[in-house]
Amino acid sequence: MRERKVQFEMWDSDDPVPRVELLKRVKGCEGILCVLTEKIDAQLLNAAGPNLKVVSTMSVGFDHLSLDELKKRGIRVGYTPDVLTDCVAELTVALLLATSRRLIEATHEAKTGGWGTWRTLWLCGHELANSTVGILGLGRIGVAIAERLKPFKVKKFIYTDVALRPELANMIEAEYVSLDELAKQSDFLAICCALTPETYGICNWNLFSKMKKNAIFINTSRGGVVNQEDLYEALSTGLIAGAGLDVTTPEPLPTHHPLFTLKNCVILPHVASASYTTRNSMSALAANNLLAGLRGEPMPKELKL
Ligand SMILES: O=CC(=O)O
Repeated sequence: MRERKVQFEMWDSDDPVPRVELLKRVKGCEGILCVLTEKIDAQLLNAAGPNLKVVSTMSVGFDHLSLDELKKRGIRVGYTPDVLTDCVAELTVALLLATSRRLIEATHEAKTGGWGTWRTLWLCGHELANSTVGILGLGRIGVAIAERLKPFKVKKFIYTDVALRPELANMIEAEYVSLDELAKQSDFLAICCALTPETYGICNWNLFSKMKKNAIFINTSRGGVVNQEDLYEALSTGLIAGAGLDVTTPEPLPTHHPLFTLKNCVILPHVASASYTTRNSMSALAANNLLAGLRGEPMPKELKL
């Protein structure tokens, strides 16, 4: 194989490249490797110009990419599914338990003098044993979450999606239900769907008002699937018991945001895939996608446009 050298320019910082800077620097590039903070839209693609052949995102989510614009220009897209599934599922379980067993409140009480004598109902939460767990958007990550939750003696898994997912559902013996039934039956509801025009704001008052009072809502997908005003209302009025969010709108969520005032809302700064192993695998896969795209070869993980 003939060796070809790739010239690249790297934004050598953990902070996102400022938009104006990015627009300047992409000019004439054949490939772009980005993360989810970079909006790859018509403006950016125009700034890059006609040489651009491939965009490789170091993420499983691709709502920051204008797929129509990419497709129109014949630009190929790589992303990083699979390599982060275990890590995201693990964090989702951790967040679910932290929320349902009120761990953040409990450590705060212990540290700040709230810990008096042993009290019968103090800091009681909700347990997974005998519960029904609902999954909104059953993909690889939803299955991995259910596999990890099963040993906690969950009674039943249910899911909803735009279509039946028999192969994945069989792996975890999950039953397909409507969105209404998902809301009504779930003791724990894990949101695992991609953010698309169809799922934007799908977790709204209509959904929360059908949920159980003891329900725990967990979102590790994208903040845009949740109507945060409605979630605040549901949590602050006791319509549902708690929420654990790894993703919000916007990110970062301003520290004065009302959701931060609620004890029954645990908010993490979008860290579901943040393990050293997973981030290394994601960057290697993103780089290999990019190189394959530049060579005109099949990418290890290419998004079908
Ligand atoms: O949110 C993280 C990702 O999409 O990889």
